Amino acid sequence: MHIYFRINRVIRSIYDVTVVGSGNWGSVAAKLIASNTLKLSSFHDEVRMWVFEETLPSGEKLTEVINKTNENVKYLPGIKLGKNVVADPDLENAVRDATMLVFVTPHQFMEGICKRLVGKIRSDAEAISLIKGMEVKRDGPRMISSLISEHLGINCCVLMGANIANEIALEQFSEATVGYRKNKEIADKWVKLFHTSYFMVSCVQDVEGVELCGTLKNVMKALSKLLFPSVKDTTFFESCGVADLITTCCKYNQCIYVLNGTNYSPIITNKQACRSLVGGRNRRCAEAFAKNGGKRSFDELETEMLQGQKLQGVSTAKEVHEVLSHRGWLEQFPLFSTVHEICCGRLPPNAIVVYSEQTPDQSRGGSRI
Ligand SMILES: NC(=O)C1=CN([C@@H]2O[C@H](COP(=O)(O)OP(=O)(O)OC[C@H]3O[C@@H](n4cnc5c(N)ncnc54)[C@H](O)[C@@H]3O)[C@@H](O)[C@H]2O)C=CC1
Ligand SMILES: O=C(CO)COP(=O)(O)O
Repeated sequence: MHIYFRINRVIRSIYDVTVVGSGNWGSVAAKLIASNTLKLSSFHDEVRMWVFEETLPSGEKLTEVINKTNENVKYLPGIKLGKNVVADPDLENAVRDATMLVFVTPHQFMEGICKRLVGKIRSDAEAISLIKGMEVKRDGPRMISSLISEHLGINCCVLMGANIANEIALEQFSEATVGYRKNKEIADKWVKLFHTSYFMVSCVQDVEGVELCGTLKNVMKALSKLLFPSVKDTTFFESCGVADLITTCCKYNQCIYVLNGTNYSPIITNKQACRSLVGGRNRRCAEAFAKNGGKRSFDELETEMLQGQKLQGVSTAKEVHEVLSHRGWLEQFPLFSTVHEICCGRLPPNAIVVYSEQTPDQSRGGSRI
């Protein structure tokens, strides 16, 4: 029976989708995809979702509860994922038949995951990364899409944009950009898999540009282009660019921004959403950090405020700092250096408005205070 289905799928080119990751965004991605696989004949209905298994305070396994209730009670409570989402705690089993692999875990776990997957996936599989972050190696930065491609020998697109998982879960309007390397047909397939009436997806031929926009929160076009000269200027005007920057920094995201002279003013479009949502996790934790004058560390705030969800901003600031330091570029990018120094408690939060035009060494000297 299994062989019949497998042959049938190959003959009719029906794609099998597995989502590797089941946090806040991972669970919402599975929900989005599952609503589409039911409608589109080119995809197998079932969407497998790999769950990093954990035991809940009730003593039950998270995977069992997801499969029983159709909800990720820890990372996305109150939202039904769709009955065709199947949670699987066995990584190898989850990816075995997949022809489309969606990677969406915190970036610090990806190297370990990739190593476990070597030789365990189909050679014709295509991948996409929804992950923000980079790895730093001695010879420089490595984006997560490259990590996936290099370890697994498969093509990897990326998807980043103006989106906050909790808002997409409530089917509030959001958007994203798919970045692809060469094959537009594959990018179109990813667009089809993610696009819904409330989640608008488009694609551009610029993997590094899209991924750096998501990772660096778009603020450093100059650094992106220094690292990868192929990055296109136009990518910064896609959803992964300026729109994601606004979304990431904004407390209330259900707003339309109107250009008023040279300023953008927000018009709140959904008051109900605004009462229940307070923007992204990095923004929320950064606000708490600043309000405490930097006295409570990001690690402490992450544990207390996010209950298992992970911040990517603090480790990305450290990774960017390592790259800048290794390449001798610290002086060119004082904003990034200052952000890192604040995150590690070596400068107070208000240093962001004082020191961002000078190097950390100058700023420790206090010349501009
Ligand atoms: N949440 C959001 O709104 C958005 C998130 N992203 C990005 O998506 C990526 C994934 O984030 P989320 O799904 O929100 O995750 P999350 O931060 O909500 O959840 C943490 C996840 O890590 C898993 N985990 C913990 N220890 C692990 C280990 N040792 N090995 C493997 N997994 C482990 C947990 O089981 C959980 O699934 C991040 O790079 C994030 O920046 C991108 C856009 C929006
Ligand atoms: O990436 C985001 C918006 O695109 C928001 O991420 P966080 O919730 O992790 O801050």
